[in-house]
Amino acid sequence: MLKGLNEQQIEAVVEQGNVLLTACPGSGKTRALTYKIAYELERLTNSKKIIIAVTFTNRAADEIKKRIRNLNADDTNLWAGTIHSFCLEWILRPYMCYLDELKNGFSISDEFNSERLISELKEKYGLVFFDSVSTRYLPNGEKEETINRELIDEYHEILSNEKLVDFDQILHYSHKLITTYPKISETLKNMFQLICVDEYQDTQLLQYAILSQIMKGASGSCKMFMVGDSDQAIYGSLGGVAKSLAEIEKEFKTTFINKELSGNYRSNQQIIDYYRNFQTSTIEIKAFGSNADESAIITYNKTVHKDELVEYIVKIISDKLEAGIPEHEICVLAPTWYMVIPMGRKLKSLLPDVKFDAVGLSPLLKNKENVWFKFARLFLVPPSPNTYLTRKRWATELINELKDYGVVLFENDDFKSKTLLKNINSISSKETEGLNYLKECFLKLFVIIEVDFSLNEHLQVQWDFFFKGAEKRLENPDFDLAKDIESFKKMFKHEEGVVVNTCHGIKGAEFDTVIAFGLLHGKLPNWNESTENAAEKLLYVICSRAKRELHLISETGRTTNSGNSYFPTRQLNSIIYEYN
Ligand SMILES: Nc1ncnc2c1ncn2[C@@H]1O[C@H](COP(=O)(O)OP(=O)(O)OP(=O)(O)O)[C@@H](O)[C@H]1O
Repeated sequence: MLKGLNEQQIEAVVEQGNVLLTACPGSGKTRALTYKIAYELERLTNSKKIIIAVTFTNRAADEIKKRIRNLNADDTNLWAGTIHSFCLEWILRPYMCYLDELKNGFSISDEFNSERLISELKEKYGLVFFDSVSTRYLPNGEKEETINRELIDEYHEILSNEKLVDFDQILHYSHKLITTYPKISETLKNMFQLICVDEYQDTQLLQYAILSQIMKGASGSCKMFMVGDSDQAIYGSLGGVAKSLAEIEKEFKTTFINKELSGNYRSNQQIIDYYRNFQTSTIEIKAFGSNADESAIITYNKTVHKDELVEYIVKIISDKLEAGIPEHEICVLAPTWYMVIPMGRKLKSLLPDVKFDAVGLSPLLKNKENVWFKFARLFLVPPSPNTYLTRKRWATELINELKDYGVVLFENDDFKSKTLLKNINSISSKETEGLNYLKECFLKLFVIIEVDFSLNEHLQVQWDFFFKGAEKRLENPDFDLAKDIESFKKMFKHEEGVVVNTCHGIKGAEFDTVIAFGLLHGKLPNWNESTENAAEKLLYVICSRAKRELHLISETGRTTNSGNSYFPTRQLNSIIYEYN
């Protein structure tokens, strides 16, 4: 099984103590983490033990599950997801009855709703859009210091009145539960064989506290396997902290073995030497891959006007495709989603024959934490041999979640998920508008399964939020979203093609060619970014995604709301380099 690893990776994987694996970009940290999971899954002697993989995005969790299956490992005992999903699934939902704030049902306030609320409150309290307010909590249960405490208190009051819990509160209440009731940590520690954390450098204080609280449970022998690179810490403004080995040992009150990997399998040496200009440490990086000695193409354009930017990028993409580079090996990225979304739309219209995997605004917010979203995806993704396993997994997740709400489906049926899918597949609706279609399908399903969900507080609270939230989103004139059922269905079709995303969205990924635009001070880094070396770290992450080609762009013509021009990011502009 360990055939695809080098000596250093094997050493890290077979180590039976707690491991902190730190290494440069492209050195195979994620590969080592994936093999570690497969290795431990194979060695499990107790079928009740679970291996946890905490990833930064849902996309990364899906990728890990896919790679585990490619290694022919049985993933039945693997749970992979973000730290928020972890807290919801393992702490909040099973133990919500212990907290007054949650026991009468709650729904998750998604980013869209929370951002809207915060910006309304900023206006009310006379703050401007780039004033940063923190909604985070500290491990001691207090709210984090912020510029306007009254605003945050009112924000929390609104959430509470609407029975909503935001992402920071998911962490806060989880921490509260496991510190108030040590039995919970005991149970979890006993249940978990191993907890893996990818990209640990972006972990928040409260997240470390939750994981360490679980590890402090007296019984059980759960181990930690954390991988990351402090040079790639790009969530400082969102509270991410790259703790040192000593700090981690202090936090977890146990020893960790520090393992390192050297070399880079991804980029050629010229790309590496270029991005080391932004490195905040001094570690040497040697190219190990088959492309190590190839020459790179690195360009920097700071004269192209924003109105000519799309044509400029179209030309680079077309040239690469003509040279035989596959679509999915090309990536276009920018610092923020509001720069990336219009770019994706324009590229699609100018290159109609090219496939794109572009972030866009979907008609329904992908709020994976809402139970009705989970029903929606089962109705919107049609059954087929290709989707069978995924839909079956979704159905199992739903059945387990409903059990947490006191709704037990198909009590004496051994094939619960199959039965649920059969019922869902049997339902049809003539409604052409997405939301009406879903409402009708949900109601028909609950008639078939003979459950009156209106009597269940949890399901009812989440229903109200799901439909109210979706209506608000669809009615927002700025978004201009299509309401028809086909557009709803499209949001689940994963297109493989040229990737168009933000620099945060492509963390951990790699491409032959990376085209990065919007490299302007105020956008990269953002005006309100206060973390040290934020620009360097973002540039480091962006440039280290490329295997062979890098095109950097600080376009002209962009202005702030008050009409001032944006200028190239200083840390990039000041590099003296002989660009192609
Ligand atoms: N032992 C190895 N032999 C050959 N290729 C490898 C090996 N380890 C990793 N790779 C390849 O190197 C590339 C980078 O690996 P991976 O994504 O795991 O690196 P990483 O350290 O997690 O990078 P980053 O920090 O930039 O996300 C991948 O294409 C991976 O398949």
